Amino acid sequence: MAAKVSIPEFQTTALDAIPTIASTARGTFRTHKTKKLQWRQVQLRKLYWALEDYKPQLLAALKEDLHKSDFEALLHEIDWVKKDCLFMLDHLEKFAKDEKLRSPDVPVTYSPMKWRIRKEPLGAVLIIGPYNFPVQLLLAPLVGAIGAGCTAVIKPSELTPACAMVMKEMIEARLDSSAIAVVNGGIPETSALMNEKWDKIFFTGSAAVGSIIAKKAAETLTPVVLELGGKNPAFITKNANLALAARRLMWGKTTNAGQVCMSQNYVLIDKDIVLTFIEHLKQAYKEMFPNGAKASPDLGRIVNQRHFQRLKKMLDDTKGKIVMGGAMDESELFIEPTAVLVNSVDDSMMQEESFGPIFSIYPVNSLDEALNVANLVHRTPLSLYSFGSKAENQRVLNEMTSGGATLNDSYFHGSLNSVPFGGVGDSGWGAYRGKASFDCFTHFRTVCETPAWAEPLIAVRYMPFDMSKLRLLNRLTGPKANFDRNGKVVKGFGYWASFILGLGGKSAKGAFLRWLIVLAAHYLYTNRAGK
Ligand SMILES: NC(=O)C1=CN([C@@H]2O[C@H](COP(=O)(O)OP(=O)(O)OC[C@H]3O[C@@H](n4cnc5c(N)ncnc54)[C@H](O)[C@@H]3O)[C@@H](O)[C@H]2O)C=CC1
Ligand SMILES: CC1=C(/C=C/C(C)=C/C=C/C(C)=C/C=C/C=C(C)/C=C/C=C(C)/C=C/C=C(\C)C(=O)O)C(C)(C)CCC1
Repeated sequence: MAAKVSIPEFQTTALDAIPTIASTARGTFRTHKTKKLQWRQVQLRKLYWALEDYKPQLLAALKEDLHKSDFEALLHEIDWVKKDCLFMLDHLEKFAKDEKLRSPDVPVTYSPMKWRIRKEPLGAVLIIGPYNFPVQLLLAPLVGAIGAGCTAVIKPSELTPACAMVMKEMIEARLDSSAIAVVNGGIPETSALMNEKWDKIFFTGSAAVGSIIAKKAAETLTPVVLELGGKNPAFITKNANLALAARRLMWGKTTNAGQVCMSQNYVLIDKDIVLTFIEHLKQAYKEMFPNGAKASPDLGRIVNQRHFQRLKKMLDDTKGKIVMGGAMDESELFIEPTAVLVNSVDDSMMQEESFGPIFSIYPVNSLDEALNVANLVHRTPLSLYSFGSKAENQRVLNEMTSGGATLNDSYFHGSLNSVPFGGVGDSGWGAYRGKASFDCFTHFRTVCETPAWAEPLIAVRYMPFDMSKLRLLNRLTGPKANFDRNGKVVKGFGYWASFILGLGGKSAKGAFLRWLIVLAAHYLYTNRAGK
């Protein structure tokens, strides 16, 4: 139960304050203090405890903005980001350490030059968040930015004003305000932020706004990460466990009232099993909402009137048949989990991203047809789901791409904070979470150091050139092709020599172990023979 707390009224950041906020972030980065591992660790620890201490305010804000249950607010938002902080803290030293480059990346002849990759923070970064997981999707990238040693300005969604205000208060009270700032507002404030120079922009939101951000960023060649939406398909074949598929897909469309960018937009199902699947869906509905969805304390609400109307229009425009749910109450922004049986790819329920508790069911004659339809609707969705035999699931993975995928479930691949998450093509650029969050805000700078004593060895590069020295250099450092002009691998002397010396394998470690076994066997045999 959320405790009674007071949440400040939403206030946008003054437009004329934004250039100063941005230049403070840039200036602080130039002091180099955020590069220190200790600064990063302290900020992450402070963020962890801030989330714990502001839990009552955050729970109340999530309830106010999205009617989010405490269960979801903890699992998907507050505890999620706390876990992110712990993960980053646990691995930070390892992530931030220089990576030594050795053979096979660096030929042995180049090894005296101490090749390494230095992990450098990109600089001052801008993070723009969406409304659906207002805490997680704004602060999880921030964990990556802090871990990498960047300064950051974060811009929560104005559609979740209570969360935006609580996060602003929390971050200003607890984190280093010379390095991390919160700007509140909508389009004017985001545009003002976009007029500033950043070292990276991390955007989560719709493809339409993502495209505006990418265009603006391109003017200053600023790199961007885009975490966008998609029209995600679920495939169900005759070999699926239909009861399980129905239950799990209901999970995908009921969490956060379906306002999950990964949740399925439509289900492509073998026509012979459609009616049975619908019965299982209804059964799953009954189990999840024994008193009806509206009475459930667990089901969230649509964020605002505009999104409510958008979803209503999708349902009003469909030529399909509602086979589960369909009820709405505008005064409460309530939409019942709803499934619509459709028969055309052009149907509104197939063409628009639902991003709500509604989805369509499209019967197909075969998996071939399902794959054709899915590739037609959206070739590069954020996620896809496949419920079929092992071979069918493999085929779906093989013949259709997506940002991430789960076999036999809805978005379980997105429920772990330690593995990379991101879209592909027009569902997103770049990835984060786990180590990817650190990498996302890091420049991997290759460094080498050429010692003075090596000068006679590397002087070959200076003019006047000598072709005989180039040939010698190539013999010493150049790799040799092990294939002919038809692309066929040629097993020459080198291959057979290493095969024999390696006792049938290629890796030095494996060869060492095999030699050890042979020598041990030989030793035991000769000792026994000598007895
Ligand atoms: N891939 C992912 O991780 C996620 C993607 N999404 C996608 O986000 C969308 C829903 O989130 P929304 O908050 O409605 O997205 P949105 O794109 O409307 O807004 C996202 C952010 O952009 C800002 N913004 C809006 N219009 C702008 C403009 N013209 N110029 C500059 N900034 C602007 C907003 O203030 C907000 O902070 C869905 O399409 C969903 O699929 C949502 C969550 C996660
Ligand atoms: C503990 C033991 C076992 C294993 C138990 C297991 C595996 C429990 C699993 C629990 C489940 C089902 C957890 C579900 C978690 C779901 C989460 C965290 C969902 C997160 C969703 C997010 C973050 C959504 C993000 C949305 C975004 C980005 C968007 O808008 O798209 C055994 C194995 C049973 C053995 C005994 C011990």
